[in-house]
Amino acid sequence: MILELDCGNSFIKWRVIDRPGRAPLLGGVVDSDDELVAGLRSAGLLQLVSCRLVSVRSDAETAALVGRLESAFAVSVQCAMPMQELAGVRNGYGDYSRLGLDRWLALVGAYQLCGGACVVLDLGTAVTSDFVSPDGLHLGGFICPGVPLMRNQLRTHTRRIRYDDAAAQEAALSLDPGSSTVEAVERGCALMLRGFVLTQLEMARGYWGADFTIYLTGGDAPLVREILPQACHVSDLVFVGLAAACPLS
Ligand SMILES: Nc1ncnc2c1ncn2[C@@H]1O[C@H](COP(=O)(O)OP(=O)(O)O)[C@@H](O)[C@H]1O
Ligand SMILES: CC(C)(COP(=O)(O)O)[C@@H](O)C(=O)NCCC(=O)O
Ligand SMILES: [K+]
Repeated sequence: MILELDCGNSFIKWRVIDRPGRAPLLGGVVDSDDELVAGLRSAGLLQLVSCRLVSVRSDAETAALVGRLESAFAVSVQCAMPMQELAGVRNGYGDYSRLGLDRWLALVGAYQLCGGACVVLDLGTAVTSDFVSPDGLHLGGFICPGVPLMRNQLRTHTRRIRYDDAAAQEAALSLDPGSSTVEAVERGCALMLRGFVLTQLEMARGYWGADFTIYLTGGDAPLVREILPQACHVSDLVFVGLAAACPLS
């Protein structure tokens, strides 16, 4: 069995496959190394033959997690590394090593799936977009705060924006102008996200007309699914790229 991990800034996404290309046998989302190891132990994952991971965490945090996995499961862990080119895609950053590895693997995965021009929208802690041309050139992308970050910055840096999660959920049911603080903030952040996403769509149309695919991924992808009905929602897009970056020998 093969353990795959995507370590984002908020959560670690994990899954277990028995062979490359097969549907996952198990998977989950956890928010700490401890929870991950406990979850894997309780799932009875004792015969792991290999493990591959991608992390956008610090080198020290990533090394600590690798050490824990290697000692807990007697498995060697392969980590995705920055690359200038992979699976027909060329990294578009001036310094390729600075491009977030989750973004890189998601856009490589997207290009593998569609073999043509694409835009990848990853809605996690940060919201990112990346553009890949029909011949596999990464044109670059954008990074902005995800909705929880936007909301929490307002809560933290103002004195009178205070409300609880239950009120937030209710406020998000409409996008009419807010008539309370919670509605004004929740709907304002939702509209910022929509505006960003629709701008990406316009940009892609400017490059390629109608000839491109939009991929949506990340924990908050459902927030924009309705305004992007044509998008392909691939929650494991990073894992598609991870398989290319870390082939099993
Ligand atoms: N079951 C879930 N577990 C964790 N986060 C979730 C879940 N469902 C939706 N989310 C949302 O997903 C976001 C995190 O997305 P994710 O892609 O895991 O981020 P990152 O890669 O930055 O860790 C959170 O902001 C949260 O709003
Ligand atoms: C942009 C990101 C913070 C997104 O992280 P995530 O929301 O997936 O946790 C991450 O890809 C990152 O740290 N990138 C390095 C900077 C860059 O891509 O230019
Ligand atoms: K992201």
